[in-house]
Amino acid sequence: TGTSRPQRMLKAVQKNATKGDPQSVISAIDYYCRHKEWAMNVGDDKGLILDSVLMEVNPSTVLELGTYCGYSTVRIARLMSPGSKLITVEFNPAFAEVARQIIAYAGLQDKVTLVEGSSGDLIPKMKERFGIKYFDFVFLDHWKDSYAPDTKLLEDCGLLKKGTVLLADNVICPGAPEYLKYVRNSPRYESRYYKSNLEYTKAEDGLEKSVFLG
Ligand SMILES: Oc1cc(-c2ccc(F)cc2)cc2cncnc12
Ligand SMILES: [Mg+2]
Repeated sequence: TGTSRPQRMLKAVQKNATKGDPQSVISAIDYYCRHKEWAMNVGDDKGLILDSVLMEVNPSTVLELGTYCGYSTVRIARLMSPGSKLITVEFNPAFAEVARQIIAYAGLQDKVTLVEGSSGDLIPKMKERFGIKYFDFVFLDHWKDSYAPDTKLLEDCGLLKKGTVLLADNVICPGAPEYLKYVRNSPRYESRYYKSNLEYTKAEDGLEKSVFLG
C-alpha cells in the first residue's frame, strides 16, 4: 500500500519547513496541498480569516474539533499567548499520529493537548479531565452533521461563557445547513458569515463566526 496522504504531508513538512518555526510549517503544507496534492486543511485563504478572528479574541482556552493533520492547530497555537491552552479532538488515530508530529515539528506541543476520540464522548469530560471551566474560542472543523449537536452539548455542559466565539469551517462546502439554521435562528448567538474559498480551490466556502450571548 505505501504511504497515506497525511504521511506524505508530514514528509513535506520535514523536508521543507524549519523545526520550531510554525510559519514555515504552515507555508510548507500550503505549498504541498496547492501544488502536489489537495488535502482538507482550512488552508491559506480561510486561514487568514481564522488568524484575524483568533487575534481579536486572544483566547486563554481554545477547543478545536477536528485536528486532521494539525494545520489549523498550528495556525491557532502560534498566535496564542504564553500560558494559554488549546485542546484539539481527533477521531481518526492515523490523523492524530501525523498531527502530533506536525505540531511537535512546529514546536507548539506545550500549548496543545491532542485528544483521540469522539467529540460527543469527550466534551462532557472536558471539565473533569482537563480542568477547563470555559472555552473562549471553539473552532469547528470535523463532521458537518456533528456541528449542531456538539454546540448544544457545549452549552449543556456549561463550557461556553458570554462572549465565547465559535468559528465553523465548511459551512458552504461541504456545507453545514442544520448548524447554520441553529446559530442564525437562536437568540443566544450573534452570527456572521465570512465568505472565502474552499482550501486551495476557486470554489466558494466560508466560515461562520457565532458569539455566544450567555
Ligand atoms: O475543509 C474540509 C473540506 C472537505 C471537502 C472534501 C471534499 C470536497 F470535495 C470538498 C470539501 C471536507 C472536510 C471534512 N472535515 C473537515 N474539513 C473539511
Ligand atoms: Mg475544514
